[in-house]
Amino acid sequence: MQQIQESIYELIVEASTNLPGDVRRAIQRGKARENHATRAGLALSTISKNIKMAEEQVSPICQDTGMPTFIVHTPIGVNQLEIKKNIKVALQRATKEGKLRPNSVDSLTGENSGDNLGPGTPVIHFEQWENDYIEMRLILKGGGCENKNIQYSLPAELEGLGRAGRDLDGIRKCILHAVYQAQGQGCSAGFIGVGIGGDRTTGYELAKQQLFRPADDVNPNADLKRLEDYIVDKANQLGIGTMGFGGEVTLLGCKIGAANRLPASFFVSVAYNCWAFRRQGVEIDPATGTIHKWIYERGNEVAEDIATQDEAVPQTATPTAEPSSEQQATTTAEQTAAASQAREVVLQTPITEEQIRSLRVGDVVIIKGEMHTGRDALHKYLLDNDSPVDLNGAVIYHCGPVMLKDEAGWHVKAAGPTTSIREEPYQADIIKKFGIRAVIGKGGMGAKTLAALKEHGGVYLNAIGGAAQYYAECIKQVNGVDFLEFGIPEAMWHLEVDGFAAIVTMDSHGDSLHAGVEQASKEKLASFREAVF
Ligand SMILES: O=C(O)C[C@H](O)C(=O)O
Ligand code: SF4
Repeated sequence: MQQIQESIYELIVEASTNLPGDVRRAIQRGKARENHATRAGLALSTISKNIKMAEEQVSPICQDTGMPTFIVHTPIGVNQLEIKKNIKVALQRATKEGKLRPNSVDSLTGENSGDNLGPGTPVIHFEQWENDYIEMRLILKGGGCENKNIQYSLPAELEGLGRAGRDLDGIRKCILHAVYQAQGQGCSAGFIGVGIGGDRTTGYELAKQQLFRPADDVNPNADLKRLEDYIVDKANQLGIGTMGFGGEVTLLGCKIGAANRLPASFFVSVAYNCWAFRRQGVEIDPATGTIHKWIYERGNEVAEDIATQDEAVPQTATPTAEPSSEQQATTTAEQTAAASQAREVVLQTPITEEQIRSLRVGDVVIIKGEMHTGRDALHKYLLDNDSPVDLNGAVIYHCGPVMLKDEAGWHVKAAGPTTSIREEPYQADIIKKFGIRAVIGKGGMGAKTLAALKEHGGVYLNAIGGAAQYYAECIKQVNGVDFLEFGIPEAMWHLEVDGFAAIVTMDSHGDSLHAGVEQASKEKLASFREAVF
């Protein structure tokens, strides 16, 4: 069984580092529809560049390598226990080699197991079948987009859309609402899998199963096909755009399946997947353990068109200037016209209040110097304790990187931003207590943080979610680490960066791009209130 372990390892590495062809094509089609001069267009270009970098460096596309979920079909007589053992060993190896982030955390103690194994991790579903080969599919779905999954119980009253009944039109409303509520936080532009029916558990399972369908397949059920097409069309009119920056491309794919339900229950379950839609599969010969077929087209087979079409580098590009949230309803033409007014500001840490007060929503900031990572565990800790380093004028990066250590010290293998809104309960107090000037993350933050930025003199900078290779390249050195006991993703890493680009989306004058996009998309959502199906 040694060879099967090697094959599983190959599958894991492929899934984490090489985005499949169908996903790349969907991103490419989105990119073609988006205006290149806008922030969303630039974000899509950075995403494309990141996909290529991950493939070339055989490193994680995104630092959050997700909950490894395997769906395995075996011929009768194949030892499933043996396969399970091999999956676990292959996962440990992939984690040790920096292809996966240690992502399995004890829910009560917060302790990270360090090797991606633990109660409930990984997820493995076995099924027997009549075929004479093993089929193994794997999806690596990260936490940020997992948090945006949503389940509706019909009938329901939905914000902006009114009553959703127990029929196709009610289902339509739920799915549109699901895309709206995700905003940019699940690293849009995303893909959704929808499960109609089942119970609470199997409804979500069905939704996730849909994510295994090829991005360009056609639903055999005519009603569901019509609904899928409708959703993709209308979701893209919501104006949420890539990373919630506003724009034409919000949803790259929608797959819907239906199962029977109980008379009393009517669930619509939606699984939201970010653009970093990492799933792959292999067919394995049970006699030799070798891979005889890859189920999804491998990414390098379509590498040419996606990676080299344009050399997107925010450092040198000119994004759209967007001075206030009210202007969010601007048309694409206006956004393009505004692109010429964009500013690019280089900031060396520590940053002064004066420098921060000069920044406006829409400016691109290029950071040079030291930044400190901090996410959930650190924010909670800092609320009641001192910081091990001086944070006056500092930059906090909401990031849980993939790190590897050798004789020379620590190395960053992947380091994109995490969803900032989780820190909303802490951020305002932490900013004021320690004198932090800039917070980098993704998806934006809420009213409390916005008020603290105004009062204290701070900015929120939005980095491109999932672009973990792109940002890792900006990190020149690891200066040190504190709280390694929180686990690698939650530790406080002190990173020396150069050329780290992010966009001001919340400034010290009370403006928030996120609030503007949310408001505009809510108004658009309400225009889809009338029955269609
Ligand atoms: O945990 C992370 O690094 C990121 C997470 O997937 C997120 O989207 O917030
Ligand atoms: S950071 Fe974004 S791209 Fe990465 S797993 Fe989270 S949602 Fe997906």
